[in-house]
Amino acid sequence: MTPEARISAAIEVLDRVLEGQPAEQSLLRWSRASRFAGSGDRAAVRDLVFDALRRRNSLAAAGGALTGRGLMIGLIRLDGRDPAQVFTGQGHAPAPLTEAEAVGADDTAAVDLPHWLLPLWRGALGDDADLMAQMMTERAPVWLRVNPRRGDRQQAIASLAADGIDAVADDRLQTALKVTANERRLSQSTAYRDGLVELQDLSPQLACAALPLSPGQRVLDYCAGGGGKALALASRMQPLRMTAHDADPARMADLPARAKRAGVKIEVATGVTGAFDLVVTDVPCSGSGTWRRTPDQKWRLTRAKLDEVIAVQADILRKAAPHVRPGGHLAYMTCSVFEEENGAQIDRFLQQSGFTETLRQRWTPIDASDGFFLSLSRRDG
Ligand SMILES: C[S@@+](CC[C@H](N)C(=O)[O-])C[C@H]1O[C@@H](n2cnc3c(N)ncnc32)[C@H](O)[C@@H]1O
Repeated sequence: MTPEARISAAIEVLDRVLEGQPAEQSLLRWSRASRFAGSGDRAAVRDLVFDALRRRNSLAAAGGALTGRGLMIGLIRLDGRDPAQVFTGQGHAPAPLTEAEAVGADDTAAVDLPHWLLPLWRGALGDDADLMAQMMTERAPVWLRVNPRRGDRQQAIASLAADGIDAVADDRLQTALKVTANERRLSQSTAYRDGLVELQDLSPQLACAALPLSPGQRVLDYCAGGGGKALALASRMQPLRMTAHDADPARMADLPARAKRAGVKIEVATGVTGAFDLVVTDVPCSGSGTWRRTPDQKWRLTRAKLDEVIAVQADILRKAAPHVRPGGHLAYMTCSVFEEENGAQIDRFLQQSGFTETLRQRWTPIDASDGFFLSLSRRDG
């Protein structure tokens, strides 16, 4: 596909997203109907769509309309190029610009967040709100977690390099590597296939590294999902009696294979009984800290959905807390930056429970990578 044809495809996908279809679904529909598109084309169209969704408001302002065409015109214009050179109507290029599109608008005040969210965003981030909103319009870096069960980070860097993937160590954490080139080759790489590295953002890695662990302890990952946190903890400390649980057990379907690849033991449980030294609740949330990776989520969130997820978080805390043994710890995690899901949620829990908070930390792209929150508390007795 020519670069112009890729723009036409992105316009088609974006129009469906703007009608309410989730971005992944819309991309899948396009790629199924476009057998001629190779993997490079699909990756390029995906990048265009996600870039546009990260900066939806400012691109629509620069392109003169909140439509697929408007977003692509805005993207090209804000890149310093002339959209008339791309919108030629030749071959598979999009139709030439209308008079209004050719003039465009320039609204440098547009913020790439839904209007209703601005007070929440500003309340949560204070002086960092504008910088964070800007950072959330950029692509997120890819981070890897080195699995000490399979090797150290020098071995991981060398193995990745042999597969043409560049990664650099990070001072903040022994296990963290930032990928600097050829991230798309990761899933085929030897280091990944042999369990030497796992995909995990720096911020949740820092949160997992902050949890208290001793050999032989019983740990429950109450909202295990695909097992990112369970795997990080089991890889950090062996032996560990790690149990994974999720309200939707189907979400843990890949966990046994991932644990095998990582060389760790994780028991997948459908129900939870007994008491644990550490209970981790990596709860469902707005995902506001990860909107660089899932930009359509920020436009799909509503006040009602946020209230719903906040109620689920409170319910999970209430159900998970009794599984902490006296003197044991409860870790509450979200990938959100909003106070209502983080500090305010945990404050309400602490008021009604026999737990004392020992650590509270939030990471953002300013000091780490994705927005992520951790509260750790100890059961008093
Ligand atoms: C943020 S995701 C977990 C991600 C996972 N820990 C990881 O690192 O890959 C939240 C998970 O909570 C689960 N969940 C939702 N409601 C729950 C409940 N009431 N009890 C337990 N798990 C729940 C969801 O099915 C989802 O898999």
